[in-house]
Amino acid sequence: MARLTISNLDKRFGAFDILKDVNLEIPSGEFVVFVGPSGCGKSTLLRCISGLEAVSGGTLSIDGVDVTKVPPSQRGIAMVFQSYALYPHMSVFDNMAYALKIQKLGKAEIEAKVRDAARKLQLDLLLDRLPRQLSGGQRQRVAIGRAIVRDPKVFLFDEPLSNLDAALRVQTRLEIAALKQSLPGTTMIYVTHDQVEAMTLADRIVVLNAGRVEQVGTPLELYERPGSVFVAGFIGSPKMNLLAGAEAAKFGAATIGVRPEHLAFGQPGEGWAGTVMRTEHLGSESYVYVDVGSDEPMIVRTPGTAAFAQGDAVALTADEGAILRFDAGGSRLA
Ligand SMILES: Nc1ncnc2c1ncn2[C@@H]1O[C@H](COP(=O)(O)OP(=O)(O)OP(=O)(O)O)[C@@H](O)[C@H]1O
Repeated sequence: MARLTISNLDKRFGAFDILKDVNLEIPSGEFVVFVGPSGCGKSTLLRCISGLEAVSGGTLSIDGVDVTKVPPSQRGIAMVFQSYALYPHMSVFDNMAYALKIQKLGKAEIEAKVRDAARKLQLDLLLDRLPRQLSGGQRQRVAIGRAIVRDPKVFLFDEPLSNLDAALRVQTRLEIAALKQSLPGTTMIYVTHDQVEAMTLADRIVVLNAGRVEQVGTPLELYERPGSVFVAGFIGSPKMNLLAGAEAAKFGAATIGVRPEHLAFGQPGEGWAGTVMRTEHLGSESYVYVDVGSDEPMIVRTPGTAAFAQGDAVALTADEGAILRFDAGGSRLA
């Protein structure tokens, strides 16, 4: 069991403030996903938690014990990287056993721990292979296995699936979800760019914006009730349609937002008048891009195969309840 508390954490690289006053309380056993634009500090925060990076200010504690100055190997934290970082000349078994041998555990105990982790990750039949004889997904499972055998209190994942192709990503994502079930009480922190991974794996998502925590909430809270324009525009794919200026002023807001699936095609004269720019067919649904005279086209997500041609005049409507309103500072209005 491990409760992680991050208090007033700052991180500077030279003159650059990378993380600014980060405060987070992660209860034992929670699966937390960090998301945010490239360069916002997700990996740096993960590396500070692991101890690979020293903090510039603030504290980190695990179960109430300050670990800010504790070396990485003694924090009870394991990290899985995008690049796997396996030892190429060692078998799967030896890769997984390595940290336990360093800890001078007995042979029988090492064997039991490695076999147990291998079973959880369906690596039982691959223990004699070398990393180069494995697929990308299998290598990533070995990297996860190597972390599991150490019984970490906190598990850190830095974009673990980003080197895998689409099908393997889905499969490995499901395996990580199963792993979460099989290791109750293990706190997991996961960095990703992938909206689906964030929405499906997270108990809570932390949205970072330029080194600060912008919002923390369950995936559906962030999707349905984003606290700011930033979160509204970041969570969800295709992204939320945002309109400023006169269109927003009609609703008493500086900016309004409406999700692509909440837009519908109405009768001429209703809602927003626009022109179809292009349509993307995904098979089960279509994305229709409509120029309504704002900076960016509005995207309509509609089931099935939408039969529009470029240049078609359309009217877009949305239920008033589906329109989110934001003030001039970007905060959501009630
Ligand atoms: N060792 C370092 N020295 C100087 N600057 C660094 C160092 N490591 C990271 N940075 C800077 O810190 C900022 C945050 O980097 P970080 O890798 O944490 O972002 P990220 O959110 O994980 O980005 P991405 O999504 O692209 O992986 C970036 O501007 C980066 O250039």
